[in-house]
Amino acid sequence: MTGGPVLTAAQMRAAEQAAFDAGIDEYGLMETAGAAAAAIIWRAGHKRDALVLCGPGNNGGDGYVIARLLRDRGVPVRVAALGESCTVSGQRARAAWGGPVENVMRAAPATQLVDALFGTGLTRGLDDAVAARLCALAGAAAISHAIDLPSGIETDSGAILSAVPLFGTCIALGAYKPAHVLQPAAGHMGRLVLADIGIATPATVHRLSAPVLPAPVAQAHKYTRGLVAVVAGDMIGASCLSAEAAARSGAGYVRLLAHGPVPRMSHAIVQHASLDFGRAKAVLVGPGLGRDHAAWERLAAAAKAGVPMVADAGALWLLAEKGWGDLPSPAIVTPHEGEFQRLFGDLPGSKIDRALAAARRSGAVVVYKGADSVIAAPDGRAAVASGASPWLSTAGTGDVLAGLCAGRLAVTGDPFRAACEAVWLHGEAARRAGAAFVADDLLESLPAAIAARL
Ligand SMILES: NC(=O)C1=CN([C@@H]2O[C@H](COP(=O)(O)OP(=O)(O)OC[C@H]3O[C@@H](n4cnc5c(N)ncnc54)[C@H](O)[C@@H]3O)[C@@H](O)[C@H]2O)[C@@H](O)CC1
Ligand SMILES: Nc1ncnc2c1ncn2[C@@H]1O[C@H](COP(=O)(O)OP(=O)(O)O)[C@@H](O)[C@H]1O
Ligand SMILES: [K+]
Repeated sequence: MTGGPVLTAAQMRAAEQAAFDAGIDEYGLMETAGAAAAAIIWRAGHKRDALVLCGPGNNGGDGYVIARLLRDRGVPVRVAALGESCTVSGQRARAAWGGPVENVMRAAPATQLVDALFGTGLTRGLDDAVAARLCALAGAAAISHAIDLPSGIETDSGAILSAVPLFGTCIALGAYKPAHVLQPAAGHMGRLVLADIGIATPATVHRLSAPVLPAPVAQAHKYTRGLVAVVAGDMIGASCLSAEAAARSGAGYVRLLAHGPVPRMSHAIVQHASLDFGRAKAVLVGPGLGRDHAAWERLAAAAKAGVPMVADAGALWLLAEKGWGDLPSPAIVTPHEGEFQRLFGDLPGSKIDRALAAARRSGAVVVYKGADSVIAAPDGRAAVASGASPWLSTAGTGDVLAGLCAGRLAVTGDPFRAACEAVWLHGEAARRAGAAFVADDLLESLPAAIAARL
């Protein structure tokens, strides 16, 4: 279930170097990258006039190649540069363009704008005047393309170092970079396209892709499909949302462990007053749990049951308060930003780095939620879900996600796979639910979201 690879700037340079060491010609790679990008730009804009902004490095080199190839297809192209080219390949690409080169600060706008100022080599923000000019030219264009990355974005963190416009399309070269999938950078790219440049890009971090889900086998029964125990607390609504999501996740049986009878819940969910974990393949603890001593006792009892666990919400608060103790293995924890900070403190690096460090430290699969959710495993694998509906930012959607994690964990037994499937199904249910939904509405979309991936 891996989407495209996500490589840091250093990992991308290493992949390029390995290709060069294997005999790939350096300038040839720039020609390949430029050709791949030019083909994408051509499909979007055809012969509409274009302005290509070229920087001093290899990103600018790609720009000169793109300009030449668009010109060859009959596009009226102008090039504007930010100084001289300072790499050998960039100089060669500029010479091959051979046409006039205007000054970025004075170039007139065009219908299509191509930003090849800076890519993975950016070390600081653009000068204010240059950044403002880039924004003005992009704003004046009907179609805008960023080559590899919008200029002004930090590759590895996704931070915005100087004013960056919203690009219609960003063409990632060879592999995605963290900035393509992490906020705030990812919000500056309307569409993200991965261009194959013909080199190997080994990666342990990927973009989250749509899962392939197995249907139940012919001889399946409710226990073989997985029993989920949901430990309820005082805020029963949250526990119900989780239980309802687990019941629509593909699991065979959901048992809600609540103090008293819960009205208005699916009759398929079996209610137990005692903490009965018998035959459970996964236990969910946290949504609606509370933070008092009774909550701690219920969490401790669930942890002791030796069943694969999903810990969310109240359970995360208690774990941060009282220490990790003996969290069962496997386990999934699903913190949002605030819970992550409380659990793991101020870790260095990008959101991907932080999620991976947290997974290593806790021994659990970490679903670090938000507009860019990162799913990280203790063994170093990570998947990043970008582009989920911002309508998910409504109360209770986290409870639904936690229920999905528990349900998929009961089905698969594999915490990383389960968490990836859950995050994808959650995002897909939100897409299907449309706008202004409440968390309960996601439940209705789940069977169709699953059916689409069988
Ligand atoms: N090695 C290659 O031949 C390939 C490189 N590729 C392209 O090359 C890019 C990386 O190229 P480079 O490493 O040359 O880096 P960039 O072209 O991104 O940046 C060029 C140089 O600009 C300087 N710089 C950084 N920030 C600046 C700022 N704010 N203002 C002024 N100058 C600044 C730095 O010295 C940096 O090395 C990738 O993003 C990709 O577009 C691709 O064409 C694939 C092949
Ligand atoms: N702006 C956003 N864009 C996409 N997804 C979001 C956004 N904000 C929150 N989400 C998702 O919505 C869910 C919210 O979970 P959480 O913060 O635990 O809420 P709650 O506790 O109210 O259920 C998470 O899955 C998170 O990734
Ligand atoms: K760029």
